[in-house]
Amino acid sequence: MASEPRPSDTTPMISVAYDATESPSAVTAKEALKLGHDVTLSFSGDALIVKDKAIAKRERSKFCGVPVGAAKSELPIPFYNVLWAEVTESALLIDYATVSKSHARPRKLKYPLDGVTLEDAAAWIEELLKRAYGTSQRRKRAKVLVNPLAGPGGADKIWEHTVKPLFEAARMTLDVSRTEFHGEAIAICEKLDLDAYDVVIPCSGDGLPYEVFNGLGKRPDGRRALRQLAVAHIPCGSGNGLSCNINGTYKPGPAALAIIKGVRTPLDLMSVTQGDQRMLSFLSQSFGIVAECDLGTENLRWMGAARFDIGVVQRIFTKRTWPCEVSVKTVISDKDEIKAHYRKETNSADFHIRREGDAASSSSPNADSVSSENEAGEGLPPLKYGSVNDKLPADWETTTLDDLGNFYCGNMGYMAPNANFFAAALPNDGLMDLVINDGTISAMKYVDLMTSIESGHFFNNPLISYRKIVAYRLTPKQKTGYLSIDGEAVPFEPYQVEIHQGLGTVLSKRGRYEIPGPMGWDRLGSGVVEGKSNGTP
Ligand SMILES: Nc1ncnc2c1ncn2[C@@H]1O[C@H](COP(=O)(O)OP(=O)(O)OP(=O)(O)O)[C@@H](O)[C@H]1O
Repeated sequence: MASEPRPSDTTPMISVAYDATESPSAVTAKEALKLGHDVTLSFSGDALIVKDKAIAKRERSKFCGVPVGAAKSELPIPFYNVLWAEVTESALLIDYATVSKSHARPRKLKYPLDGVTLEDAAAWIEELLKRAYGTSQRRKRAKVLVNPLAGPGGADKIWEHTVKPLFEAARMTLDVSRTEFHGEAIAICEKLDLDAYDVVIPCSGDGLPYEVFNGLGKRPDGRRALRQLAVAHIPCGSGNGLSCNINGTYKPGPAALAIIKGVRTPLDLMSVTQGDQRMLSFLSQSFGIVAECDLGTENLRWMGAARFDIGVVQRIFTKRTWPCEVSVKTVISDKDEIKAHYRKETNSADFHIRREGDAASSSSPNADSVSSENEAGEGLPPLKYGSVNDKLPADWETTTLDDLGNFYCGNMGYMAPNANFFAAALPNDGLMDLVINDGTISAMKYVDLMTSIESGHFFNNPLISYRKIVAYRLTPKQKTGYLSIDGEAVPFEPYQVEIHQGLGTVLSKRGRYEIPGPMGWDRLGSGVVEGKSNGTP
């Protein structure tokens, strides 16, 4: 009787052979390997099927450590979870991840290559890797930046125990720096050898990605740097907006897998001018209740993401308002038209596979600001509307808002887990999403409004105005307060923002944001659709 194959590093007795009825090349074409009597590796749908009782038993579902359900004879491994495959020491080695909503852990299969030629094994591996990676680059070369002080702490451990093992299993090249002071990531990215890396990966909150974009943008070849080097994100902070949007998760393990399989995606970036400074913003700018809750709750940092919710409730009941003057260049102000824009962009044939260089294919009204190949190699694009120190363009609409509660401009949907403030945000439509609400609404209605963010009804709530814009200027009327750019505090002074379509590049899970869109966007007539999931990552 044949011995039962056991796929461990220490099992030398496994023989690998093709089905006797097939020639090796025919089997290769059918993408199936029969290994000894009891093991077959084949492709089916979107998974690698490992027919091997020992492995299926090892990976059986467990509840409190006790196996549940009937024992299975095969293990399906989604191609998305396959990290690498190679022949090493005359054995076929497959690295994959076991994945749940909150975890991803590396695993290995190893079968001796007895009876299979190296050529046949290589062809089969190539087919597996093609299915596992699709258009995503294999073996990405990464500059990793770990902020040991991010969020509630723990970035070092997350990197060492959760992320690094997955990246190593995917055979990525890793160059790791631990940031030691505020602003260090800017300096690192200013000097980075662009040709030595494919991606910069901050293990942090949203503060380090902000520094990465700004470091790349400060270079004399800023445009090329922002185009060539993708930015990814391992969530280690308390907000982790970037990871929620591009990885679809705020959990480090699944985020690492999203990066391994991530595709280059052009990202709109915003120029913010204030005083004589110009900086890049990738996420949002806020003034009013959100800025106060983000920056005025540093004392509650130990609470993680909950500090934001506590801050909101505290401020709603004090009925504070933040008077200011705003001047805006609006492109779309009607919510139904915004849904139609979202629908058009989302349904465009290439939406799911939009890649680097494709931003210009967008039908955006602001498409003329796309950075072109000719411009690559130069510094940041010129400011189309001047800076905060220039005269306001004549076609901007200026309003005084004495009772403002919240002025929030975003480039991505999620600002934090469960906080999809900008439901209609798109990665490269060349437009910013602007949300404004009054601060004098009743506390009950305010609580209702803020809780509607999580339920997905925020966009449709008549208490907020939601616009697609290309530029604005905000001038606070009070002397002190908080202004937040991507969650970082900036001086409480007038500032001006404009968007640059597709100036940056990120690695995203599917070439799009992992957000559900404004409720009802996928229905003709664009009415409110009750009970639809908000798709919280
Ligand atoms: N070793 C360090 N000591 C002090 N500051 C640091 C260090 N490393 C990075 N920083 C700074 O920490 C700031 C915040 O970074 P990051 O976004 O990673 O965490 P966070 O702000 O705590 O995240 P969140 O706001 O989501 O909780 C950045 O401005 C960065 O410059």
